[in-house]
Formats: sequence, C-alpha cells, structure tokens
Amino acid sequence: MLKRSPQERHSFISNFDDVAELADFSLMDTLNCDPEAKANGADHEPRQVFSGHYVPVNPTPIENPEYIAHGKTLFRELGFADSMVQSDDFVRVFSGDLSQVSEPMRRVGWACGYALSIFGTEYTQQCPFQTGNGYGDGRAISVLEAVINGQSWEMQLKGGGRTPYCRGGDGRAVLRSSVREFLAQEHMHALGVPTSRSLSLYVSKTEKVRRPWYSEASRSMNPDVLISEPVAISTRVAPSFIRVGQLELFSRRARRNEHPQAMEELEKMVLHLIDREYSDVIDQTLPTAEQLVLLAREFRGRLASLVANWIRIGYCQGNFNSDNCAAGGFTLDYGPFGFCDVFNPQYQPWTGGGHHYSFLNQPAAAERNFHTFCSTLRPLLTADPEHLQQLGEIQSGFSRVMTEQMELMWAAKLGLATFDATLFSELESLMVNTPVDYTIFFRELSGVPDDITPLKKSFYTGARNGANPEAMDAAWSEWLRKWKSLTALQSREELSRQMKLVNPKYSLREWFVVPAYQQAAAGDYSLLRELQEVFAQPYAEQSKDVEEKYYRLKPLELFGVGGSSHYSCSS
Ligand SMILES: Nc1ncnc2c1ncn2[C@@H]1O[C@H](COP(=O)(O)OP(=O)(O)OP(=O)(O)O)[C@@H](O)[C@H]1O
Ligand SMILES: [Mg+2]
Repeated sequence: MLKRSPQERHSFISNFDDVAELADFSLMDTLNCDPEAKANGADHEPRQVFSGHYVPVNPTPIENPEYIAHGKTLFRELGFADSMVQSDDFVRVFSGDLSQVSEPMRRVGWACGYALSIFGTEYTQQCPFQTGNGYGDGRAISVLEAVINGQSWEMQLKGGGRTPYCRGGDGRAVLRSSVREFLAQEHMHALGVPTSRSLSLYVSKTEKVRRPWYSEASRSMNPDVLISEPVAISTRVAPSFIRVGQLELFSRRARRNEHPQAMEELEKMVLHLIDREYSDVIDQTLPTAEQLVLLAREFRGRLASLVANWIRIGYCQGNFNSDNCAAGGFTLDYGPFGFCDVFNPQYQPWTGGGHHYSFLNQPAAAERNFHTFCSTLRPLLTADPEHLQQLGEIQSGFSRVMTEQMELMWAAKLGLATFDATLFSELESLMVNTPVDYTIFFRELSGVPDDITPLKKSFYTGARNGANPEAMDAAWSEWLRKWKSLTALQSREELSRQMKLVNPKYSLREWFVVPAYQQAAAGDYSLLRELQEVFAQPYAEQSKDVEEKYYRLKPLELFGVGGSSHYSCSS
C-alpha cells in the first residue's frame, strides 16, 4: 500500500485505496529500440517485442480536447464526482496527456502484445514482421491501475496514439467508433451483461483523420468514400484487459521455447489473470496446477453464460477472435458489433465477419475461443498427466455447458421453468418466416397477451417471405395457445414481471446511434446524451415519448444501408 497524505493526492486519485503494480516482468524486450526512448515510452515505431508483460508507451494527446460524455453509473460506482470529468487534470489524463500527473500515478502508460486466432486457427500474418511479435494493442494504452473500494480497475485509453504494435496505423479512433463503444458498454452493463465499462469520452476540436466509409444512403457492401472524421479518446475500465489472445502469445512462445524465460512468463501471466479476474473464486495458495484447472472451469462457465446473455438481448459481437475475447469472461472490443432488429439466426453486421461469427453461431465461436484458451494452459501441465486430463475434460465439456446455458436462457425468455425444445423450434421457424423484431416480440410476449394482436407490433409484414398472412396468423395463434398452456400455473402478473426482467424493452439499434454520432461530429451532443439516459434503463417502460421514439420497428427504407445495417471494420 502506498502511503501519502491527502494534500499530496491528485484530485481523482483521492478515491484510490492503492495504485496496483503490474505483473513484475515488464521491460524485457531489450532489442530493436533505443533503451532510453523505450523506458520512457517515447518510442512509438512499430517494432518486435519479444518478451514481457507490457511495453511502456506514452499516449499521444488529442489536440484541443472537448468533453462529450462520461459514464455516470460508473462514476458513482467509483465514487468520482460528476464535476471531475471537466476538471483540468482529469481532462488532460483522459485525453492522452500524462506529462503532468503526480505520484503515485506514472507519466508513462503501457500497451500489451497479443496473438490472434480466428475461429480456433492460429495466425501470425497480421503481424507486420510475420512473427507475432509486433501484434497487440495498436491504439489502446492503459494509463492507470487503481484499487477502488477494494476492487482493482485498469483504465485504458482507446485511440491514444501509436504504440509499438500499431503496425503502421495512426493509433487513433474516430469519434464515430468511439461513440458506438462508449454507448454500447454502458448499455450492456445496464442489460446485466458483463462488459468493459465506459469512463469518459473526449473529442478533438481540430484533429481529424481519414477513414474509408459509406456515402449518404449508400447500399454498397464496402465503404465507397474516404471521409475525414474527428478523432476521439474513450476510456474504458475493467479489472484487466487480458485477452485469450494475450495468453496465447505467451503460450506459443513457451511451446516453441522461444527464449529461456518463456515458460516462466506464461505461468506469471496466467497467475496474474487469476489475481485480477478470479481472486474471489480461486484460492491463490493452491498449487499452480490446481489453480489452472479451476481457472479453466470458471472461465468456461463465464464464457458460456456471457454468450447466452448476448443472444438473450440480441447482440452480435461480430468479430469474436481470440484477441477480442477477454479472459475475464466479459464483453470486450465493440468494433463491428450490432444489436439485431429482425430475428435472423445468421445476423452479422460486419461485412468481413462471415457466418462463423453470426448471431446464433456465437456459441460455436465461443467454443473455439475456449479451446484456444485451454491450449494456452497446456504447456504448464505437460509434466502433470492428472491435471492435463482434467483440463481435457473441462475443454470437451464446453458444448454441454453452453447448451445448458442456452436452454436456461431460452426458457427464461419464454417464462418457462424448463426448456421446451418443440415449442422453441416452432417459435424459431415462426420468427424467421414472419419475420419479427426480436426485441419487440419478446417484450410484447412478456405482456402475456390474450391473443396475437400485441405480438403483431413486432411483425415486419412488409418483409414477409411470401407467406399467406391468414395461415401465418393461425400458426402464431396456435403457438401462443401452446405457450400459454405451459405457463398456466403462474399468475399472469408474476409471469409478466419475471419476463420483463429478462426481455429488455430498449436495445441500442444502430440506426439510433448513427444520427447521434453524426450530430456529435457537428458539435451537438444532445442526442448522444439522450441515448445514454434511455439505454441506461433498458428494462424500464420509460415515458410515452421515449417509447414512441425507441420502441419501434426499423423503418424498411433503412434496411440494407451501408454504415447502419452493415459496416466494414474500419474504425
Ligand atoms: N488506427 C489504428 N492504429 C493502430 N492500430 C490499430 C488501429 N485500429 C486498429 N488497430 C489494431 O488492429 C488490431 C485489430 O483491431 P480491432 O478492431 O480488433 O481492435 P480495436 O477495436 O482497435 O481494439 P480493441 O480490441 O482493443 O477494442 C488491434 O490490435 C488494434 O489495436
Ligand atoms: Mg480488437
């Protein structure tokens, strides 16, 4: 614990119990750069980093930062006063300027390397050196790790400038992508889905970068213009930002015996993960092998539950690679994500994402990431057949655990005590054939309607797949009758109350977000702040006005529009 008098404390530092130490094996990449520039974080050139937990790197402040928004709920949880977000020192740090921070904060941030597997297949091609040693946080820079109310929190700038892993990129994030991530993180938290959190969002009044994007009302699949967009820095917060891909980097090195400390580094990294993300459930005095097995079991449960929650609320992560899979089991990297409007098992807003990361394929994608995760632990257990076998059993049990979670989730969405496979598969076909708006359908069903009239509020009748409307209505009525017979034992009020806790009324559809970031780029933040308020209470009925604006079908003319219905990963 660091000792300091209250007068010495930096204003927001006064909320910290302590400033935590990172794993103790930093700064070991001794090649390829000027040691002094490296140690003070001033070397931002792409380079190979051969070992070590992180590299010191200074963020590059955005020019003329202006406050846009902060995560009010998170501020309350951290004990930060709302006014702090406009204070000079806070603005400076979270718009990327560490030059004036005082002890115990450090004037240097850090970035981490990680490896990449796509749907379980290892890649190194994305690394400019083709070795994997130049891939990692290309524009994410952590600036602080603090213990607040007994909980350790890492604060990470996204868009904070180039790092050794920037691969020739500019290290920036545009306002558009920053607004999306900022809003989505707090919405997911309010939905009860584990996630990184949003601390603050600042935009530059003068600095812009060019990105490929879609022209107005474009129906092109790929971006068709280059646009100039303001840069922004959003700060996200989590117990750690350790990714499956990060463990993978160390494990690949250990497997190939790339340097003498490779195995030791892998072990330290895994123990660091346990300390940051699993200390409440794993006894750190146990032998390492036992801890590893417990870790795999616990992560399995968290990951399966996470993905079932994504599907519960209509979320598609879009790019669920191992480097976008947080080893703590929460949602990380809101890039080409989307909340679905129409129920479509193959919903995938990212044009580069393919079927493998589509909506109902996310359990399969999670399984691939889990297998990758288990493989990262294996080198640490080679001399221990008993624990290796336990790990194998945990790995092969993923699909069972995932199925259990999915069935529990569908049962809860339908207000049933147990999953009914026939009822569910009939519903799935009806939802595809009508088609229905996923959020509105389940919310209307949560009203326990007498007949299908309220459910029709969710029907995209204009997009009906040529089906006979009378026959469809009859099929829906029959399905509703069956559903009601299965729920008949519960009081209608109680059933409705329970279902409304599981089926949100409001979800952050992309066509709500597009005008918010467009207006923000023109200096008007009012819509963005309205979305913040509305989507912080997704289960509440809210006012008539809110309902009319945000509880409605996607207008048919917005289907197929580039940048809204689908987008490239460009951010
Ligand atoms: N403008 C940029 N400059 C430098 N590196 C970038 C830039 N944009 C993306 N990258 C890097 O490219 C890789 C893939 O990007 P991806 O979109 O998955 O991540 P991201 O959205 O930047 O970050 P995160 O996963 O940290 O949320 C990451 O390693 C990321 O850091
Ligand atoms: Mg990423």
